[in-house]
Amino acid sequence: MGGELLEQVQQQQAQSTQAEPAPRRELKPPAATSVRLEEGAVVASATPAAQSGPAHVLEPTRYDAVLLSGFGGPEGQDDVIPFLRNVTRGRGIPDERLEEVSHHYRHFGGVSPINDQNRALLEAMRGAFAAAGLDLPIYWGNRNWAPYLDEALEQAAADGVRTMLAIPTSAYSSYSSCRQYREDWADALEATGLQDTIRIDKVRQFFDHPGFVQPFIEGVEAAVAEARGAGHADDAIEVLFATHSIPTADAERSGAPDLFAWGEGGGYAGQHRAVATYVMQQVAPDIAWQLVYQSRSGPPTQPWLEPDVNDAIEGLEGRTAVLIVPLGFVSDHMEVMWDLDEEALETAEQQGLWARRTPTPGTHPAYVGALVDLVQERLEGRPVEQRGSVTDLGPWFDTCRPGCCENPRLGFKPAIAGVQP
Ligand SMILES: CC1=C(CCC(=O)O)c2cc3nc(cc4[nH]c(cc5[nH]c(cc1n2)c(C)c5CCC(=O)O)c(CCC(=O)O)c4C)C(CCC(=O)O)=C3C
Ligand SMILES: [Fe+2]
Repeated sequence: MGGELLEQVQQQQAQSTQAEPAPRRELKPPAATSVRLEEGAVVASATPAAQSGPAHVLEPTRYDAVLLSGFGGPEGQDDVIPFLRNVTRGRGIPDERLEEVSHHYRHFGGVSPINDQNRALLEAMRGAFAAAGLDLPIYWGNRNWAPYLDEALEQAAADGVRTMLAIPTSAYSSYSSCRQYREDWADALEATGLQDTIRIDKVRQFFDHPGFVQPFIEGVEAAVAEARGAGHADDAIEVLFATHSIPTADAERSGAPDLFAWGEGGGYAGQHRAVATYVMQQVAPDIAWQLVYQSRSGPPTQPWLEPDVNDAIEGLEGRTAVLIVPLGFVSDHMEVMWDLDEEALETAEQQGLWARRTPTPGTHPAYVGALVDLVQERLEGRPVEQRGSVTDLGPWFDTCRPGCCENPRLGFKPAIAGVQP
């Protein structure tokens, strides 16, 4: 890592660990200009995660290693179909959808950029760990493609690792973005026979960690400035925060629905709305925004979260500029590269709209610093009120509650890193 980057990481690190905790902002309903936002769009948190004590680990914990856990993606034409079979095992995704998605990969030589992005993240994390004096090895294992979780766990065990703190490359609560990682860790421990050898805990879902949110704030700031510079008045600009659609049934069960009054789309949508609200308050409180969804799959009869980003763009009225913010994603993987950069920007062009897609966190020093901070808070057993969290919803649980984000559609599967029922 170059000295300059290292210095940035160190600075970020110093900020995220020594600075005053980020001031907690009150979540206010978006300004009246925020059109087409559903009723109750800003969630009222009945019981902030911060108040539910047992879900946070408040004693220092020793870990032998960190496990960075990605989605995985194909790295050549021959990988595409086996990868898609891995992803969709037992999910009832129609063949036409798989065919369609395979073309997205084929278009880029059968290579998803996601593995290289995780290699870069790993490298940045190692530099940031060293800079922070954290002497912990980081293992990398994916859910759906090599390097697989099994290999990472076998290597870790061979190296003498007995306790790991896992970081999923996924910030929000839902079956696909949290529980499924926990199930796959349990599965990999079982498959490798390491269930009594290695213990895996996970960091909290980090949607509202200031270091995760910072790159989005900067991206929206820059895009708003550019739009204004291109002559678009604030009331002619609309910001679309885009995230992966999921089945509405999964959404309703996400994010501790017994503790929070989430409204439509459950905790998954509620967490996104809270972060989007915060970003807009920081950057441009008067510019209209909405939460939109992308990359839907599943049978057409199954309801998924809507509106689709393309429908939302086509439905814009009285706007001349649209900014698309990939709020649900940590890097520019296929969902961003295809569904946003190819399709959504094309839709915008067809509508005659000036459009920009803002960056994902990637290896932004603030995001890398957030991952370091998430590890440090667990090593320290840091008090909840001192943890980084820009919304009233967090800091989210260290230990998922019984039944958290379970998916009855797919049947019960054991998961680790949760409170056992
Ligand atoms: C919430 C969420 C995230 C964000 C959280 C996270 O990052 O984990 C995410 C990320 C990703 N999804 C990805 C790829 C795919 N997701 C699929 C299918 C699905 N995703 C779902 C949800 C999510 N997905 C769901 C509910 C399905 C239906 C089937 C199922 O319940 O599993 C399919 C099958 C075909 C299709 O249906 O499109 C593919 C190929 C890639 C890799 C991209 C690359 O290669 O660069 C990444 C990062
Ligand atoms: Fe996906």
